[in-house]
Amino acid sequence: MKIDGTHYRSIWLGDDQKTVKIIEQRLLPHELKVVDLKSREDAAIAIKDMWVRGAPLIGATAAYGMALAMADDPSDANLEKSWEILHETRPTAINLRWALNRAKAHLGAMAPEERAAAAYKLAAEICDEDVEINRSIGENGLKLIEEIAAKKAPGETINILTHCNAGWLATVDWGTATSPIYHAVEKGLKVHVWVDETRPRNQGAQLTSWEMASHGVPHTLIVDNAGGHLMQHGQVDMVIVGTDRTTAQGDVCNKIGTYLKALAAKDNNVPFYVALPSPTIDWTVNDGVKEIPIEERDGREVTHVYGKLENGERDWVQISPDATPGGNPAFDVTPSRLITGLITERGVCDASSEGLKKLFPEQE
Ligand SMILES: CSC[C@H]1O[C@H](OP(=O)(O)O)[C@H](O)[C@@H]1O
Repeated sequence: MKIDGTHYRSIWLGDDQKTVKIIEQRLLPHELKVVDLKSREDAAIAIKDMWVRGAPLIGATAAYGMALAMADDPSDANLEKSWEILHETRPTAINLRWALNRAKAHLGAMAPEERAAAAYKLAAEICDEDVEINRSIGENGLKLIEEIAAKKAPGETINILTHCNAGWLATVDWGTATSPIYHAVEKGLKVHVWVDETRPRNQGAQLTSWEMASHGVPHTLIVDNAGGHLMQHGQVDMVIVGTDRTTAQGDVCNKIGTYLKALAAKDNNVPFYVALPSPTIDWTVNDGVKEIPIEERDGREVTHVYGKLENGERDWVQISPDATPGGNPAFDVTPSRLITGLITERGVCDASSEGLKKLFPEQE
């Protein structure tokens, strides 16, 4: 996306065609800092410590992590070891395993001396595919926003609520949940976005707000618990969120708090959509509540908040007593029954195995 006239992706290759460049997202919105990943270990740390995050971007970073590893040592043993090291960084987003499996199969089938160049090429392909998938999700989601606009008085604002950051910062470009919003704004529709702050890591407050502000999208930051109230008072026309893993029957795993938003939407007849790129579908899993591993992150992310102090320094500030431990499940699962539709790159479908197989018949 464009920032002050400069076009950015969230991950790209340096001029040396070896170094991987990313935006260090923990510093946003206060600082836009590009950092270099020069090794598999750099890529693993960037994923684990959330310098980069978001299912598609995690997959893309892991693919480049495999390329960095092959440039160092293209042996079969290192291919296997690299898969393990990168796979264990975060357990929930299926794009990580999808990208690593794709790289391992592709590279494993060739001579070691060919692997480094092939790995970089594959990582670039995965990035380019992600951009096109998200562009298509935007075009398909735009139609839903236009349908809502058609039911409102001319010029009336369409209010969309989103949770966490499923923006271009969570992908290589466009975002998933934000792509329909960007397409709608580009088409001149009058959109306003309610941005859930999304405790504890505040991806909404820090990242989605920054994206919306950077692109002139009218938006309001709200606490996570305000969404139900806004829906009760007719101030939300639709909800669009992202996903980290969607099952073959349409259950959606996403940032913690998504399930509660879906319950409120159901109770208030607010359409609840999930922007779903196909690499985020886990066809091997049906019951998301029972089968998707939910990442438990450090409780310190709950007992402390990271922000910019009055003196401009950035640090963690403790908000609870020393003796109070934090519980920090990072995701939850929204059952398909609460979801109005899945916005994929191939179109919009019901959150069901029938709906998904209609769009992805090759999965029959
Ligand atoms: C388009 S994937 C975005 C998805 O990833 C986020 O999780 P995290 O920031 O912990 O990687 C969140 O669940 C978003 O909806």
